[in-house]
Amino acid sequence: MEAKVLQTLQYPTWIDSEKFARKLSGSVRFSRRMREEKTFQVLFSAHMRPNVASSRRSPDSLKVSCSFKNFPGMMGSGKTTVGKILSGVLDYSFFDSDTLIEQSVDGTSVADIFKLYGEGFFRKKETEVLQKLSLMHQLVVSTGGGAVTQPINWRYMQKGISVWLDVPLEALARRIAAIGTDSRPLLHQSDSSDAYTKALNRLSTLWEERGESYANANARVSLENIAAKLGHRDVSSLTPVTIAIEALEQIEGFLKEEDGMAIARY
Ligand SMILES: Nc1ncnc2c1ncn2[C@@H]1O[C@H](COP(=O)(O)OP(=O)(O)OP(=O)(O)O)[C@@H](O)[C@H]1O
Ligand SMILES: O=C(O)C1=C[C@@H](O)[C@@H](O)[C@H](O)C1
Repeated sequence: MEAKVLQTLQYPTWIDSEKFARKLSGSVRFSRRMREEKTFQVLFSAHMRPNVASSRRSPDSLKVSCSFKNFPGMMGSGKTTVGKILSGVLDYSFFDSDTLIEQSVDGTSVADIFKLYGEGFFRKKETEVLQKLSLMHQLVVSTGGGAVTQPINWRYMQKGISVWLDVPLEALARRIAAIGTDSRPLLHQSDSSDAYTKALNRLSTLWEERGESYANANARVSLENIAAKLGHRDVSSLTPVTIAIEALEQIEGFLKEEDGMAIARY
């Protein structure tokens, strides 16, 4: 399994794959129920519905090696980065809902869709894309940062397991200041402050509007909690692999809780 995990992982160049390999030794077991009923939706978003017909897996469980014992996202929180790692580990497909929206509008970029047709049009396309994804199997989806704001999207996201990648706004602002806001129209702002302050102000406003919506997710991966558990002073030293491992653990915790509740109902 470990060899397979490593083979299938597409690491960004800055991920230390050897370190990840060393950490892989325990196991996270996903139940039959999850395999059969759950699409794995994530706000960073894992949208995974294991394919029951798959001949590559044992019929009873999907095992993911993962031994890290210690341990819905905003723009720049790492949904794509972490989601790709998870899809590699699970051997699922990965989709980015923003990319699918761009494809559905003849390759028009998100920024241009906002400019040409407005946010309402973009949100309609986003819902259509999530609806289609919710019918698919074995996939991890990185949803757009604002997908959580539309109640109808939850109907589709709840077909699977949603995982909120919770990153402090200051860390998001640092990342966004480094990479720019060209592709993030809701962060465009024309005041004279520096890139970090601009990003932080805008993110804070968005957070006030939608922070509560992320809490609808089934599981939460908090970078602050991981850093505290690992004794790191701040979240910037956490690698995407560490975060992906925590995501698997949180997903496992959610599934165990669900199974416990199902048993209690009998
Ligand atoms: N754990 C991390 N530590 C430092 N930088 C990270 C981490 N995870 C992702 N990044 C960087 O942050 C930026 C945003 O990451 P990514 O595109 O994965 O986020 P996203 O949530 O999908 O963003 P968006 O919703 O805006 O498309 C990228 O430059 C990525 O390399
Ligand atoms: O937070 C948001 O509302 C957005 C996030 C991006 O992923 C894109 O979906 C778009 O830029 C809007």
